[in-house]
Amino acid sequence: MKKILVLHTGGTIAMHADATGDVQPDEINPLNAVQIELPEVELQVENIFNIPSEHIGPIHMLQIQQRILAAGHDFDGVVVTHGTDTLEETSFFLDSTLDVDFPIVMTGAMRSSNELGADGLYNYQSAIRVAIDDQSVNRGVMVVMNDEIHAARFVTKTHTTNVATFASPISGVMGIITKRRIIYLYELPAHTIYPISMVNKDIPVIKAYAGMDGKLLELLAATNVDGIIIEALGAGNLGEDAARGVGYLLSRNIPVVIVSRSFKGIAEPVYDYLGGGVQLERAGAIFASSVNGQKARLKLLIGLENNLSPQELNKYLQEF
Ligand SMILES: NC(=O)C[C@H](N)C(=O)O
Repeated sequence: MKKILVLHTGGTIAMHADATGDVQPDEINPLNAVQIELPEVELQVENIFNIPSEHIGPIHMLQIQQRILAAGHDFDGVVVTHGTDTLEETSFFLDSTLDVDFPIVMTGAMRSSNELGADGLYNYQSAIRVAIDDQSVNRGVMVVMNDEIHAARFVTKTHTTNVATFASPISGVMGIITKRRIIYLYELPAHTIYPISMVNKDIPVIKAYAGMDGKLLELLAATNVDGIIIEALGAGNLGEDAARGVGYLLSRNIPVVIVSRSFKGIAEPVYDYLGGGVQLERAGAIFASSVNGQKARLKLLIGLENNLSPQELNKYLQEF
């Protein structure tokens, strides 16, 4: 018999649609009213929050992380239910800050509990199946939705409403769930995990665009931000004016992290002209290899909260 800690945090999986079809939170999580038909598992269920995931921020992520840490090895695994809009961020935060071997599996739903074709209960059961599977140890935090297992490190929400919304554009799906089996397709590369006990840093994410004005970046410098993530163009390039804005931020010792606004691929310095990645890096910008903007923001936050030196930050953000 395996013991699983379930932490419900809210999201569509815990909501219902009213007579007009509008979706809203329920007082009582509908998942608590159902019996999961898995004989070999004992669940300890806690409703840690009941909020939409747009209301989740790093402070909530830290609370979830601390609850899991406090649980220690009292459990064989943890399942976290969560809204899908920021699920990738909470899963990434937990994956980057929890050094544990037991499985931590996150799931959610795209359709609320009483909608036709509701996927919440099914995903919940799949997440528990993954959490109790012996093959799931030492795999970091996983996201289970729609019969697929994704690594928190690579997963992202790709569709506004489709139940097949989660995908891992760089790595592909890490595992699949069939009626009878859990099948893993690859092992993850090792990565650095930093502990965290504070989440006070202010790090906005800015998306680059054709004709971007560097003034926006200069204005941000005046607001005492702790760092800035730029979703740059292509492999990590900016227009001339935006590049001057980056220079201004760096001259004020504000870390600038470059990711790509492209959906697939890795940001790395390729072009040597004003605004090109080579010159941005030479000026001191950091290239984050495998993460999108929202995850780079959490990675920089974790690095800064751990007082990493500029060299250490660079190494950490470039780690795959
Ligand atoms: N499907 C969902 O869970 C979306 C919802 N707005 C949330 O993230 O809380």
